[in-house]
Amino acid sequence: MSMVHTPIIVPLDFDNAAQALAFADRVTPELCRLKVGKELFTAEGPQLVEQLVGRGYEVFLDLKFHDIPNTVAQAVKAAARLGVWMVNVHAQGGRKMMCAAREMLEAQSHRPLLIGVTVLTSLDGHDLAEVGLPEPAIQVPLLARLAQECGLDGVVCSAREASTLKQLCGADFKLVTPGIRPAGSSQDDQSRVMTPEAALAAGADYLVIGRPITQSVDPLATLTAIRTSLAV
Ligand SMILES: O=c1ccn([C@@H]2O[C@H](COP(=O)(O)O)[C@@H](O)[C@H]2O)c(=O)[nH]1
Repeated sequence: MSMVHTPIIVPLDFDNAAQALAFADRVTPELCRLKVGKELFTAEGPQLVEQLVGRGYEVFLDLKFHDIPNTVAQAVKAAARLGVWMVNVHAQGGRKMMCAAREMLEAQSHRPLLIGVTVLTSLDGHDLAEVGLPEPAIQVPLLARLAQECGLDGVVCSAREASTLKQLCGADFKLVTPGIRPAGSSQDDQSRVMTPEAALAAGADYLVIGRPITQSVDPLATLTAIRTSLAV
């Protein structure tokens, strides 16, 4: 496995392996980590994940498992066997589910980072109220603390919550932040957004930056410009 220090994770939100591998061929494991989410995994399955790992990439398998404890534990075990660097579960799955996932990973020879999703970055306070949940300022810290108590390595949150969570959970608890938008780029379907520079300054450990890079005319140039702006 490569020794990667970049904080940038690029989601391969494509519907086929050819496009995903073409992107992986244009960048390198030193420039970014790669994320495989529901669209690509459903289309192409575990083989593609293994191919990306085989090319030296640290892969975040972003399937956000949310099910009963046994099912999630078995799912993270299967993810670990693919050699991924990071895997995630929904923190709303609760204490028993998160602890089962963590215990299962402890028994594996390869142990990916285990991350809990707090509140999706597409949701705002109004969206949460509609499903009977408190605003992000309440719900995100609550779920982050629960994830930490269960022994998870960190959480997915918005960079807007990063400084609060660093104070609450400490420097070692990893903050993975989607909803990153360079100044001037479209917000798309994201609600709780921040620029890459502000996100790092707020304490985010990893910046998930998708469409601003993958949909740009020159993805490599855009990725390079973002890295330069961050001095990473
Ligand atoms: O709260 C979350 C959790 C995961 N995501 C994922 O991150 C990327 C963001 O892509 P952009 O194109 O930069 O919006 C995408 O794969 C989501 O599934 C998230 O956005 N928010």
